[in-house]
Amino acid sequence: MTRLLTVSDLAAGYGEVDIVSGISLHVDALEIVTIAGTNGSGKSTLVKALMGLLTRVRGEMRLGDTPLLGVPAEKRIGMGVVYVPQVENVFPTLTVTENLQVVEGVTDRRHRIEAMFDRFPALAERRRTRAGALSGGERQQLAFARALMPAPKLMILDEPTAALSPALVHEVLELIRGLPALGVSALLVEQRARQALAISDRGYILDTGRVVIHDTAERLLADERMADLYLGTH
Ligand SMILES: Nc1ncnc2c1ncn2[C@@H]1O[C@H](COP(=O)(O)OP(=O)(O)OP(=O)(O)O)[C@@H](O)[C@H]1O
Repeated sequence: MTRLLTVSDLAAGYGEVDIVSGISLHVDALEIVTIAGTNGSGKSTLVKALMGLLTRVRGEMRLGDTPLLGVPAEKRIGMGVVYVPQVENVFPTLTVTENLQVVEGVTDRRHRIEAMFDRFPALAERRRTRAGALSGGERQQLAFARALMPAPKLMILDEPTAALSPALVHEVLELIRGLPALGVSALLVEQRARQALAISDRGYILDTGRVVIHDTAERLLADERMADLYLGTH
């Protein structure tokens, strides 16, 4: 198994305060990993730290053998780490094709756009449609296609199913489940922990800024006491 992302003893926060600390985790090539936890446990803070969006970060973070700490967010994309924001992940006034054309850090753009249309045939059919006029499912596909344009190794998703209808939640989880087949690993932070773990290989549970449990997704879902404590009802 090839180790892709390695995080060791990471602490991160805002101003003078650490929100998460002592965080050690990893993502292997072609793995799907979920970070779950109660409200306010520090999930979003951890994602921001991983994407280079916080100034208060200490510890170790590597992509393969390359240190990530101190590398600006936009440079991490070029290194193969992309981030899918929860909302505002497409430009509604641009067409589908234009949304793919404006992604930065892409080499061989025409070939990549055709690869995205091969992967998402519904988008190919609507390539001249403005993103704002797409169905919810098509818009999510476009957000994924945009994230896949730079041919990333790792996709980080911050609560990808928040604010979606139940039908769309299923569609988005299926898109994530399909990432390893495209050569991409996924690290997702999720409130819907049970559903996210159901498509994951492994999971980490955060509580008040620390990893309290990590295990295979299968064992986390099977542990009733832990599931009652941390996985909620979704
Ligand atoms: N910009 C900020 N400045 C200062 N403190 C912040 C900031 N953003 C979040 N926090 C604090 O960090 C703590 C953890 O928040 P965070 O959003 O990381 O948790 P979370 O697990 O993602 O929560 P949720 O599931 O509700 O989104 C909270 O106490 C919050 O008040």
